[in-house]
Amino acid sequence: MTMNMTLHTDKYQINMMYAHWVNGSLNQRVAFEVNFRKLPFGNGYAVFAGLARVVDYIRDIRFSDEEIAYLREQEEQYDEGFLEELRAFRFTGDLYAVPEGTLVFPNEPLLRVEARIFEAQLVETAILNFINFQTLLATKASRIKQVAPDDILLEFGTRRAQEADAAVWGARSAYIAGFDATSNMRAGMMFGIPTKGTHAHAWVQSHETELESFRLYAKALPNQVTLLVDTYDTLKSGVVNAIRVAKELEAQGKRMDAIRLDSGDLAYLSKQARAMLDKAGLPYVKIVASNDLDENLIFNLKAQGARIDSWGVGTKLITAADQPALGGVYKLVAREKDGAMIPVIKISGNPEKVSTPGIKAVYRIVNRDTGKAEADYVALIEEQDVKNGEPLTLFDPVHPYLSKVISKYDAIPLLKPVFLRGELAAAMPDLDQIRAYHRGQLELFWPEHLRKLNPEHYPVDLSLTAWQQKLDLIQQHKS
Ligand SMILES: Nc1ncnc2c1ncn2[C@@H]1O[C@H](COP(=O)(O)OP(=O)(O)OP(=O)(O)O)[C@@H](O)[C@H]1O
Ligand SMILES: O=P(O)(O)OC[C@H]1O[C@H](OP(=O)(O)OP(=O)(O)O)[C@H](O)[C@@H]1O
Ligand SMILES: O=C(O)c1cccnc1
Repeated sequence: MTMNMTLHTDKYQINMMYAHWVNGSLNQRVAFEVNFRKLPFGNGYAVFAGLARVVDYIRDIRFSDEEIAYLREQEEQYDEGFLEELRAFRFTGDLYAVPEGTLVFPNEPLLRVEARIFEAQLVETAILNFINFQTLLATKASRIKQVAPDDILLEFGTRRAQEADAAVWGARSAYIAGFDATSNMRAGMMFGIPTKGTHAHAWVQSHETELESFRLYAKALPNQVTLLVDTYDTLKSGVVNAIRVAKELEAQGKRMDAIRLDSGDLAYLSKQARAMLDKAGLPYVKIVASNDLDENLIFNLKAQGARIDSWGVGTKLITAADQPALGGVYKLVAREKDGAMIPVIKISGNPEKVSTPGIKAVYRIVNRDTGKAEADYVALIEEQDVKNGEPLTLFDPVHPYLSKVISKYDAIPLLKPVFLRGELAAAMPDLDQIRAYHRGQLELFWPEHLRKLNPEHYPVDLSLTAWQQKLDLIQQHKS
């Protein structure tokens, strides 16, 4: 099977490309923007991720013989001249995006494609596919990180993930948001994420006794021993045997890493196990827990005084179980007419779904006195006042009567060039730089916006000019 991602798109994109080719409009320049309207999980922010995959995908787009043959066979209406045009297809446009790891909010542009409509249309589906999933996963992981900021977080989800891509890119998203390691070796190899692993129940079950299994495991991997203690009876057998093996390791000058609890009352068992380990003179042996964990359970277990140092999180993280999709959209905001880019709008009966026309920039407005982000400010790219640091009127486009003026601020532009004229504009950051940048992002915000439960709404404001242009276009379409 081919690994070429070029046809990872909806048929309607190819149909529109074809119709543009037939009508001679394929070279019309357009601008599309990506945004989402609603934060997932009731969280106060989302963590942007998926850009690295977008970059690989865009760079590698090629209609090779196989793709062309498939299109020819699938749709007899596609003319040979169109298929020839596709052979020469390369992404030659501009792409701007916020860096991975950025905290992002509803109704602000996260990514913009400015290109020939022939190109900009093709890439919609894959871009949304990558960004929606990875941003969702990074946001879910960030919620888990919030409740256990000082503990070791392990991503264990592959066996329950929605297939292989979700497993590895989900692992990467979790790492961006603060997870420490993944169990998936391919994700480790692809992205350089640290990998960690304990052992399964099968290891214990495949031996005559639990003690024998623990001894043999420790013998094979003496420098990274974490023993799963719940196969038969956690406190009466598993922890007792683990302590014996830890002592045997000590006699060889080695230290056992941890035990893992995977069933039962994790609060109670961890406290009992901690006491037993401490009493045996093994305060350094850590406790790992797993079993259908998520941020609420972890929060609850901590509130119960659980003595757990490390959390293995699988199903609920990798499937974003409480909200399995993010609704990011890709909307046309401007098109070329008579040599100039003009704004376009999409009207909807639902006022929140009316698109904001025009090519926009988004600035994070940081208060100079506090060093904290005050609001995100969406303005047309040509607007100068924000770039010059002039006083800004911040108002909520949904409640325009609520406004304030801010004058001592730094405006950080969030959208950075990724491709310019089809060429990569700058080297992409590596994963550890992204992770560090993400940590810095969290520092920029008041804790009220970051808290997991009922967070304070963070304002995303529209410039007066962009707002007025939107009203004008709505008016124009009404008449
Ligand atoms: N102290 C606790 N407070 C709240 N929830 C807990 C506590 N301890 C464990 N849990 C969670 O409760 C759920 C109970 O899991 P489950 O019904 O599968 O029981 P189990 O002990 O895992 O049994 P099994 O032997 O079948 O694995 C799991 O999601 C687990 O993480
Ligand atoms: O519960 P999750 O958050 O999804 O985390 C992953 C789970 O996968 C493993 O169980 P599994 O029963 O598949 O294998 P095992 O025999 O090794 O326990 C592991 O023991 C965890 O319980
Ligand atoms: O290493 C582990 O303990 C592990 C890995 C994947 C799934 N469950 C557990």
